[in-house]
Amino acid sequence: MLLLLRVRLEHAPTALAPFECAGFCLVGLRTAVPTGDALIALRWHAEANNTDVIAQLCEAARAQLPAGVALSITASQEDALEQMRAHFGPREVVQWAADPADPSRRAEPPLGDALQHAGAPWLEEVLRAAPGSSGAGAAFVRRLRRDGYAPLLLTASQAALWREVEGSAATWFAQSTEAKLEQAGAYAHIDRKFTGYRDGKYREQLEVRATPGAVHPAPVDADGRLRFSAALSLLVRTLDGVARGLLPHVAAELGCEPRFLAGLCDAAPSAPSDNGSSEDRGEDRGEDGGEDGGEDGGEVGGEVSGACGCRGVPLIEASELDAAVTSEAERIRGAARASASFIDAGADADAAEAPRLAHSLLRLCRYDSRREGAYGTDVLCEEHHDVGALLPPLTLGPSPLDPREEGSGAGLLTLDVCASAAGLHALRRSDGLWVPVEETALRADGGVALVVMVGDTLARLSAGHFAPCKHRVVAPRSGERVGLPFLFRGRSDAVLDTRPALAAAAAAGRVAHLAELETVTIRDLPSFDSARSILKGWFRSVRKPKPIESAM
Ligand SMILES: O=C(O)CCC(=O)C(=O)O
Ligand SMILES: [Fe+2]
Repeated sequence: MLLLLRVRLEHAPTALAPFECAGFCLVGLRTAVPTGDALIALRWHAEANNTDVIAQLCEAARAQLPAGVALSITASQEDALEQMRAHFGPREVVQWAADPADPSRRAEPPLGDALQHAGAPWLEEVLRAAPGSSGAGAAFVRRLRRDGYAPLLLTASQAALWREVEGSAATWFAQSTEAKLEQAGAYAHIDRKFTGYRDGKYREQLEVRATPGAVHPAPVDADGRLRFSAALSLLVRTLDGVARGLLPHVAAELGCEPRFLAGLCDAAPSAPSDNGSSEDRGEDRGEDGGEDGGEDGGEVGGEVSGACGCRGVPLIEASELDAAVTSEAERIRGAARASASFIDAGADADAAEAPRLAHSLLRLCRYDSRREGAYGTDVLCEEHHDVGALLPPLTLGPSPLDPREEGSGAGLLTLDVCASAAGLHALRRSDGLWVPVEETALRADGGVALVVMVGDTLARLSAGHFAPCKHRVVAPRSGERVGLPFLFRGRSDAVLDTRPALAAAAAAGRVAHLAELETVTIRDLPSFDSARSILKGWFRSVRKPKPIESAM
């Protein structure tokens, strides 16, 4: 049976909790603009409309809601179906399948639980933990495997850098289109990677990548300063360091050496606190040189480095942020000039040297509540899992391609801090439910959740031990939302030779959850897969010849 609840959006988790505990599945969630109400569609395994149970659950929900908050519920199946048709596009029917008898559904706090990220470990704890031990790192990685995503907590002070970029991005996006294009360049391939600004069908986005010295593009503030660029550079470097700090835990879960995954990545860009140039850090390593990647930076395999005793870069506290941004702005001034002259050169790529860009990227996304989403819904970023932006050699100029349609899967991990306005949904692997993963209210423990999602490359490399996290973004209730997903990727030319890791695991009597790969590169992964499936189909057809009649 189907049931629709209507309640103010901020009270939706509270209203949902008793229903979810009773085994109702969320099938749709829509913000009924402009009233600010949420319309929640629930499905229950009972065919008949069990009015007594529903009345009891309503009572339980109302008892939890603050006084005066209205909760309305459809009276009949006909009423529910009518409302469903009137308010939900096909895309918002998010879940029909979960089996209420499946005991795994009870393992996690249900969606209606206001503390959906309860029990999430602190990021610093995870970065400090020894890979493969039973502590916070292992708990994080188990959850990442079980659900396809896992939250980690930053303190509010550590999250100040994200909030700074979120605020500056909102100001930056508010400029005219011409100004944005002038500052960031039109979305195009540079150094064979996508970067720049574009106003897409449903959202605006600015993609930024680390360069050896700074970040590209490096926008200049309205008053001519580089505060936004400096904050972007700090954030990209911090996120890169965090992702590298998580890799040894993932590697331990896969049953391979802590440095195995780091060896598939770019050399780490210089850390925010680091005055050394990344030119000295093996940036030019070729494919083979990458196998021992991370050797030269602070982001070393399983070893602990950095001021906070964490793997990866230290997290910048709010009190240090101003000074860090100022010194980063100094550091990137020269590089920003080079980047600006490159953008100015426009299509004449030879007129200025293309900056060397990292494979990983920070995608700043602006979602406007007034925009209509896919198929007339409020879905402004359709469901997808994060893949790569790795393309054959291409020329400069605006690309007609959507990044999600690009060639190869190259996403190892995506790191997305909860935005100030909610919108991100992830499909939870353990029960197949779409979960609105963003917590925007202040947590009781003062933490801010950083959601880590599994990307395509990790899923393929691990032969499905980790599943790629499907996610999407719906329109904010009002105003705008700035999302800051960081897509941490391997090098497109990294060879995924898993034989040594598989052999070492076998010799040690361990299981390594790795696909059997030998010469395939990250760039080649999808073609490798499709070639394999073509071959499989061919073998099948050879083994089972069709009867003569049907072949005719
Ligand atoms: O806006 C967000 O937080 C996430 C967007 C996203 O998933 C993407 O651009 O790949
Ligand atoms: Fe994504």
